This record gives sequence, C-alpha cells and structure tokens, in this order.
Amino acid sequence: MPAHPDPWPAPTVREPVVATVPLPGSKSVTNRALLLAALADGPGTVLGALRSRDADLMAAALRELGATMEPAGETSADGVDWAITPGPVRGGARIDVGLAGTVMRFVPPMAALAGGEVFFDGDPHARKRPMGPILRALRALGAQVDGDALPFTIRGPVRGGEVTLDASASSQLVSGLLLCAPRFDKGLTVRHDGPPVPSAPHIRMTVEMLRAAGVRVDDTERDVWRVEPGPIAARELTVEPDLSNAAPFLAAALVTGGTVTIPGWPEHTTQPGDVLRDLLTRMGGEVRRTQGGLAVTGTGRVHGIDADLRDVGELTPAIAALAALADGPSTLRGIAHLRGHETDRLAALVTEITRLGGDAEETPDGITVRPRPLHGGLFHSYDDHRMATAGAVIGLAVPGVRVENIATTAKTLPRFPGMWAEMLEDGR
Ligand SMILES: O=C(O)C1=C[C@@H](OP(=O)(O)O)[C@@H](O)[C@H](O)C1
Ligand SMILES: C=C(OP(=O)(O)O)C(=O)O
Repeated sequence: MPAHPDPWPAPTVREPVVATVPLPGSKSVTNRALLLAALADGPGTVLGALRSRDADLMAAALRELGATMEPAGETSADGVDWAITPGPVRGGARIDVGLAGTVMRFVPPMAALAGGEVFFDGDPHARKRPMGPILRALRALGAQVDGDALPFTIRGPVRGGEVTLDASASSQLVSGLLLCAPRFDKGLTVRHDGPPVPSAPHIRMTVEMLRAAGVRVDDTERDVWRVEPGPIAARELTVEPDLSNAAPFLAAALVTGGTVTIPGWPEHTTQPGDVLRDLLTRMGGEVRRTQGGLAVTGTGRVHGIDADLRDVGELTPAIAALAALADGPSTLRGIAHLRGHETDRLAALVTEITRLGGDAEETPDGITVRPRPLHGGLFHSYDDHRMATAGAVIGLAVPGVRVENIATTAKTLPRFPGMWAEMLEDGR
C-alpha cells in the first residue's frame, strides 16, 4: 500500500451538525448519460453532469473513440453541462479506465463497434477487478480480445445476437453490454447464469435510461435482458444528485445528533442511495422530506443493524462506519462481491475498524461489527473513495483519526474535504 505523507486529520465534533449539503451529480447516471449521448443519433446535452476522476475518465474515453464534448455553460469544480456530438466510433484508440468500474465495463462494448484496435489499461488495482465475463461475452459475439483482465486490446466489429455470462461479480458486466446493445446490428439478448447478480437497481437504471432514449428493452424474464437494435435518441438529460455520496453526510446527522439536509432528493429514482432512507431509519435516524430536500435527524445514538446490502453494496463503507459507532452489533450481508470493488472492501473495513480498536470480522458474504470503544489512529483508504469517507464518519466521534490519501475521494467527490468542513461550519 503506498504511503501518503500527509494524512487528513478527520474533524471531531462535540455539537450536533446542522447543515444543508448540495451534492454533485450521480456518477452512475453521469457515466451512462455521457456514453448514451456519444452513441446517440444526433447532438445532445447532459446537464449537471458530475466532474470527478471517474466522470473525467469517461469523457476522455468517449472523445478518444470519436465523440465531441464541449462545456455548454458554467462549469464548477464538480459539475458541468456537456454538449455532446457523436462521431463514428473509431479504432486506434487507447483508453485509461483509472479505477472506474463504469469505464472499464461500459466502454469496451462501445470499442467493439469500431473496426480497429482499442487498447485498455488502468490503475494497478484495476487489473485485479473482474472483467473476464464481459470480455468473454464480447469474444463470443465475434470481437477479438487478447486477455481476460486489464490490460487488453479489443477489435470489433460486433454484430450482436445472444450471449450468456455469469454477472455475479458485478452488475456492470450486464449494464455495459446493454448500454451499447441498440447499436449492434442484431441488438442483443443477455442471459445471466450463476449466483445472484448484485446491485440490481443499477441494472434497472441502465434499462430505464435506455428506454428514456427510445430503445426497446424487454426485462420481463428474470436474469434475461433483450435490447432491440435501433437509434438511441439524442436528448437533453439532467443528472440527479449522487445519493450514494449522500451517505457519509447523512451519517454525520446520526453520529452527532444533528440534522443534515440533501437538496434535490428525487421522488423516484433507480439510484441505490435512496435505500439510505430505510437504512438510516433503522439505525436510529428520523428521515423526512422537507421543502429543502431530504432531511435526516439523529439522536447521537446509533443502533446496530442486520442488513442485506446486495442491492446497495456501494453504501457498505458508510454503514460499516456507523456500525462501528453503534450501541449494538451489526451484520452486513449479501456483499461478497465487494471483494472486487476499488479494493477488497470487506478486508479493508475489518482491518481499519480493528486498527482503531473496534471489533469487526469478515464472514463469507459480508462483515459483522460489535460495539467497542474506538481510539484514534491512521485509517487507510486503499485508493477507495468510500473507505476515505468512512474514515471521516468515524472521526466525527473518535478524536485523533487521520485518513490516509483523502484525495482519493476525487474519484466521485473532488471537493470532499471542503464540503465536509462546510457541513461542520454550517450550523455554527
Ligand atoms: O453501474 C453502476 O453505475 C454501478 C454498479 C455497482 O457495481 P457492482 O455491481 O460491481 O457492485 C456499484 O457498486 C458501482 O458503484 C456503480
Ligand atoms: C464500486 C464503486 O465504483 P465503480 O464504479 O468503480 O465500480 C463505488 O463507487 O462504490
């Protein structure tokens, strides 16, 4: 693990946090919207798109493959309105996926539309993330792919048809195929065969965004998705705030007995972060919709929870951080696939909670956390944005927590340290 010289001293607060925290756009919606716009039948716009490492990597990949993207209005440190003009998908490209699951799984099927070779690589840990099933699927559909993990080279074209894969390691293996499927001559039928697919709401997000762009998708049969060939409509799309990134901020309300409000929380959404309303209620928060957005109020006492997080695995680090501060034991289940995320999140959470004096254990498909007083110390982030923000949550209640490589939050939240400081200042 590379050492980062200046760990971030996580602020500890003694008084209730009362704050309104506007969040930048959803990573998952942004990266789908950009890709669909780049494959559309004319120029379109994506309003309120996230700007972050993952979103910037997606934009760079789409440009490399032939799309034109220009800021269409004001840009900020973490937001932009993009005007996107599709171009013919071209080969001869090199794609850096960083550590972004959405880039490494969504862009290769698009690259398979090109006639020429496209080379993919990413961060050292990206080479360990599951890619085999989608690369084998593209190969079965006619692409030449020289490997089962990053780095690899892909050469199309792919004409579509039917393919079966085991997507139990990541829902993105299905989403990536579906997003490009309308552009395959024969469309595509994707069948999953294996243990349950995680992160089901993210597949629904893919299906709903395709339908919103006029694509016909049949998902009536469990674990089978049929996408008809046809145009992807050029359109204007507004990105919702990133509800998964709401987790550490709303957790601050529970830990400090304060109230945190997130403006613009959608009434209906496919984002898994919406499940925070239920999870945080079960952990002792009071959740309500106000004119200002979604407000969560805590008592300063956090309850343990027994939760199956298979659908919402992204929320695990924040929920585990709360569990480490809770007044009773917690069991987080259904999340074996987190071993293939930005880092092995189950091992990382157990190691870091234990390092601070906590009592945490890995199970075959999750972790258990039992209450024990914590002390300060260095909290490693493993280049994982959600590990870093989990450290910040624990630091609210435990003096002396320092988070190594807080800058890794730039994967989806480039202004995290400033936003955290503003949240703590807000109600004073
Ligand atoms: O499609 C998406 O945008 C995502 C799907 C999920 O991946 P997994 O199915 O690999 O958990 C999620 O954890 C990730 O952060 C984003
Ligand atoms: C798993 C995550 O990211 P990725 O899109 O890189 O898979 C995440 O953001 O929690």
